[in-house]
Amino acid sequence: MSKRKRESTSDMHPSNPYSNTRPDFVKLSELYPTLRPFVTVKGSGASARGVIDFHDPLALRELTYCLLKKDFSIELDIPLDSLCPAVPNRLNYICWIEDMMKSYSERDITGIDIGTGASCIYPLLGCTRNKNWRMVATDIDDRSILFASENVTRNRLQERITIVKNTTSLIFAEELFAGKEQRYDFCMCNPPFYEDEQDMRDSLDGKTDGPSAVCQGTSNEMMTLGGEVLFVQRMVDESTRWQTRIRWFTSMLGKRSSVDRITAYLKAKKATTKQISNKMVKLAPPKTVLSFVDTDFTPEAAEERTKHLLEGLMINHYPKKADDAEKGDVTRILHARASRNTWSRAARRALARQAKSRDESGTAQGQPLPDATSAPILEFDIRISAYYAKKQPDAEKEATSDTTEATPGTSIALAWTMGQDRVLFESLFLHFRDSFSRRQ
Ligand SMILES: C[S@@+](CC[C@H](N)C(=O)[O-])C[C@H]1O[C@@H](n2cnc3c(N)ncnc32)[C@H](O)[C@@H]1O
Repeated sequence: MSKRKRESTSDMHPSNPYSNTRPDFVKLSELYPTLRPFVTVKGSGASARGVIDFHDPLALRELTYCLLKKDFSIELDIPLDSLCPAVPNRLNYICWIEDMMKSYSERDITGIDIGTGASCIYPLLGCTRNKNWRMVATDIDDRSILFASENVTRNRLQERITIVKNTTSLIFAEELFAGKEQRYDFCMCNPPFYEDEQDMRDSLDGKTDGPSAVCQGTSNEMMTLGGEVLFVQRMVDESTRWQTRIRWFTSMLGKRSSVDRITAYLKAKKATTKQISNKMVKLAPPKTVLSFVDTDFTPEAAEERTKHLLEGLMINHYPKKADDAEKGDVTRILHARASRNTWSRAARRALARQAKSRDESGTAQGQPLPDATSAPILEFDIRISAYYAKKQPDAEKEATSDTTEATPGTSIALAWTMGQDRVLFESLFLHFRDSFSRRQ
């Protein structure tokens, strides 16, 4: 769950190109004369900087057009009274989704954008940045559907982006799943924010320094019955039906209070909740890759050790090909499927009891062992790669030498690819990491 807000650059995803640098409006207007009328230079000499009036919808739209053109070669056309997407903010959400998709990057990725708007901003950014992505984008609004379709064609992405008008009262229209085999890796959504005009006025009035940018948008874009909370709750309710068809359900949220309400709702529904700690991470999806380094193992020995541990936990595993981005770094990848929790203390005690009674009676007792055909509760990749850890120089050497020694070792990363329960994945990781070095 990510939280939509006026983001300061420090709230941004580290790979968002706008995270450290704000666009230079003067330079941008030199490149694109259409922006010039909206840029005023304030100050002089070294402190001179270009400013734009964010309350002017024409200026905002032109800025969006220019940033998309310069940084992504995307050409956009949207009506002046429609929601104008702030590029750094929309890119942030795409960066988080890209993180979540890293585990599957060796194959084609398919996502859904619920409520794509006239701009179709998420599919355009997602598919431009990721050549292996395809997206299906929905909306309920005729004009948005028309503009979104034209924006897709304008950018020659019609082979990879499909626009679907949602004519149902559902959020996930059945049409999205018409093909029996149709599966999606993720869905994303920037829901209409407000319950009604009063809610919108209250929200804008509540900002002590006034809204930072003009809040342009048609009533469809800005308002929905029950506001963003009910919209996302409906997504949660409908998600149970499509849980085998969509791997990751995600949504943006505008108000801090909405994040708390949705988290409580998910907890009540016993869905996976994403508890995230510090300021920046608070806005991020959970980390899906956990790793450690072992300096005693070569990658080959680490692979053997991994297989041995997985077999001890009765977790099925298969070799997997590294994708282009990983080749060169990752030596080997195993894909693992756990059909039940065999690593908790209680489970290990039960297994030990079973093994003992098997030894004593010569027959198996208790719970049957999981087989490869049981539905998995957890799937993950294990990526094993060579790693050169810097050795701590001892104090005496440090004083006399400035050479740092590198110790060869192996990095072992577990990437969560499927499952409902994050705690289960984390507990497996901790058990695996600790057993790895215990040499049992
Ligand atoms: C806040 S706007 C987001 C537009 C765009 N994704 C963006 O981020 O700039 C919400 C969009 O959701 C659409 N919408 C509202 N209810 C919907 C539904 N049930 N299914 C699909 N889209 C819906 C609205 O028409 C609007 O375009």
